Amino acid sequence: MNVVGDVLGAPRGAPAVTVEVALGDRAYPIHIGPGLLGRAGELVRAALPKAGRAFVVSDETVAGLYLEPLAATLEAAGLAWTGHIVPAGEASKSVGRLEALLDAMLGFGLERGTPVIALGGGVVGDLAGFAAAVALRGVPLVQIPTTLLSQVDSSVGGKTAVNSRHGKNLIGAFHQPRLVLADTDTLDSLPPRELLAGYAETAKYGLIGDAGFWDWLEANGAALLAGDARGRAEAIAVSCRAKAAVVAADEREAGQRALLNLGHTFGHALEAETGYGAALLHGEAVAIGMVMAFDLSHRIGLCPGQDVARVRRHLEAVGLPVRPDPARSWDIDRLMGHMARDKKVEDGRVTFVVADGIGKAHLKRDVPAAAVRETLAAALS
Ligand SMILES: NC(=O)c1ccc[n+]([C@@H]2O[C@H](COP(=O)([O-])OP(=O)(O)OC[C@H]3O[C@@H](n4cnc5c(N)ncnc54)[C@H](O)[C@@H]3O)[C@@H](O)[C@H]2O)c1
Ligand SMILES: O=C(O)C(=O)C[C@@H](O)[C@H](O)[C@H](O)COP(=O)(O)O
Ligand SMILES: [Zn+2]
Repeated sequence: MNVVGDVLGAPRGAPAVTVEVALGDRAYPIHIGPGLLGRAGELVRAALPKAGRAFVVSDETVAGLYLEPLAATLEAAGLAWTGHIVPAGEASKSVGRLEALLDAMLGFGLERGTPVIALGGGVVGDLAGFAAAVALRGVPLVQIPTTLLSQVDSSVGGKTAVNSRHGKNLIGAFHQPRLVLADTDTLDSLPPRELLAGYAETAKYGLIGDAGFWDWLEANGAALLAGDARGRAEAIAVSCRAKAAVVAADEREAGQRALLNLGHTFGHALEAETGYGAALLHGEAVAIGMVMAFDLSHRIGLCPGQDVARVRRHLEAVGLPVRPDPARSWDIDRLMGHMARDKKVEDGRVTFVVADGIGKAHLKRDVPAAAVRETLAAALS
């Protein structure tokens, strides 16, 4: 298991753990730990010594909680700043919001060296990240993730995007941050449902390639969700190490990075059907999608049934949904239609992330459509 001794062994209130994303001259640190928001100004200055100003993007909820402390530390470090606030929620990952954001950035007089600081969850990170990728053909990006999901996943690796009516994240760019600050204290204000959604993406790393981490989550996940700060820092560090290694090896998803998409082909189809809203959060869709991916793997003779049961049991036990809401009406043809627009489609065929068991995920082309339909039908029955 990849669990980090430096978190486990450290005394309470220990300083941040740093995980490096090894991308040569674009390498960057992910600092993880309590109290980091209060050090943001100093750390942004250290990462971007020439910056004199910063453009902060946040959402209404997060800005109400954390914009003031961020502003104070930026000002103390001599950084002038302005803010742009979007409504909370997935609907802000839209071309309309992007246009308004770019307009505000250019109106601010953004220069090539002016960092965009994304303060919030994955929605703010993806939207602000994409704006940073295209404004002036690219300005520096700093991610200050405030949800579990964004601390374990979306703030790392450089995928940025907005949604299109044709599908999820279809308009975007790869644009790596220069610095990630995951202040674990910010998770204390996160609603339990959002914490759980982030737990799904955390559990993903165990299912993909680290059976020991999955075992650890089975033993410690409930405590982590209930508020165990050390457990959270532990899980975030393990997740970031796993993601950093994948991204360093395959930054632009030529191959193995697609493993990070475990459960997403199903999950994105469910999100599209529910209109990218509060009815189904991204992490919830991923939880259901991972159970479906394991079930599919079993149906095509790869994964033992007991591993499928184990995945379903643990995700359900912590409180995540493991099947699409039976109160809604779902249409298998429509779901198959969404899946056909997945970014992993090649020559009209979807490459699926499947698994030989827990911690043994791999990519598979030519999965029979009948098995995919059977998986959907079983989940919807
Ligand atoms: N780029 C990537 O690699 C990547 C990876 C995974 C997910 N994503 C994307 O991330 C998005 C989901 O991100 P998310 O789950 O963080 O959702 P989110 O950004 O919508 O945040 C969830 C909710 O929590 C609120 N919130 C955020 N931080 C808070 C805090 N500390 N205290 C109280 N409330 C807080 C937000 O206002 C929002 O209402 C999806 O669009 C998904 O596609 C991207
Ligand atoms: O970083 C990656 O690579 C991922 O696939 C992480 C996913 O959790 C994330 O939801 C990502 O935005 C999905 O990307 P997409 O290319 O399938 O839109
Ligand atoms: Zn995801």
